[in-house]
Amino acid sequence: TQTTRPQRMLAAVQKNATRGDPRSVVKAIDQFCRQKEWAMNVGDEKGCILDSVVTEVNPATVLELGTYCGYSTVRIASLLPPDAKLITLEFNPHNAAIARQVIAWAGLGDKIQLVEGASGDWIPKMKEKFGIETFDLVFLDHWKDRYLPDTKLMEECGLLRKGSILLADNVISPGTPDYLEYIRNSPRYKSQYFRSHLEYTKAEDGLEKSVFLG
Ligand SMILES: CNc1ncnc2c1ncn2[C@@H]1O[C@H](/C=C/CNC(=O)c2cc(-c3ccc(F)cc3)cc(O)c2O)[C@@H](O)[C@H]1O
Ligand SMILES: [Mg+2]
Repeated sequence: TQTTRPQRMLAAVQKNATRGDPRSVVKAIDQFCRQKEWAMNVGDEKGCILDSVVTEVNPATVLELGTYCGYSTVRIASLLPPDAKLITLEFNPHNAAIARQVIAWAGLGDKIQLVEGASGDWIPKMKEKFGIETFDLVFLDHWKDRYLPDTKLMEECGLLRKGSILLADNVISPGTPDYLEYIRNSPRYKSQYFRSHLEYTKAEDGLEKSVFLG
């Protein structure tokens, strides 16, 4: 029977990456996407920008919206300090199942909590379910028309503190116009655009980094 792209991506990780070595998992996925099949991981070029932001913020608490196969989850978690926690939300059960195996292969299971469910349902439960006060870093990479409503929801739920960083993928391709308009014009954020390319292509894309001012 026919396999899915996430299943083929996981097979490439299990074939080419070393268990317990997150960077080899990242490399194996990037190689798969460049040589075999394109997939919507943040990728190696934007991934370097992501790495530099994670390293700069050195977050104790991270929220990722849209796990997909766990590429950016592994990339972020591999750079976190010892007691840091990364919560990643994924509502597609098949993608979640693949991501769990990618995360396990990387040996990062104790740093990452993958929650199978929708951001809209789980953002309001972060405090009661996970004892999270606020997030130091949020990586937005789920449905592009959900970036803005979920950002407003995080504000309303008090999950952002003065200095919290939002990092949004795909603000050019596919694009998140309503989010960009809001975040760049709101007096509550200071934003910066990091120009790059759509993963594994020459098309323009970039990451928008925004600091919540409280
Ligand atoms: C709405 N709340 C949600 N809560 C939990 N998980 C959610 C979710 N929305 C979506 N998801 C999950 O995130 C993932 C979705 C990601 C959406 N990403 C994109 O559409 C995307 C698309 C492109 C893309 C760019 C150009 C192009 F020609 C074709 C595709 C590039 C990217 O980097 C992307 O991130 C899936 O695994 C989905 O099940
Ligand atoms: Mg993306």
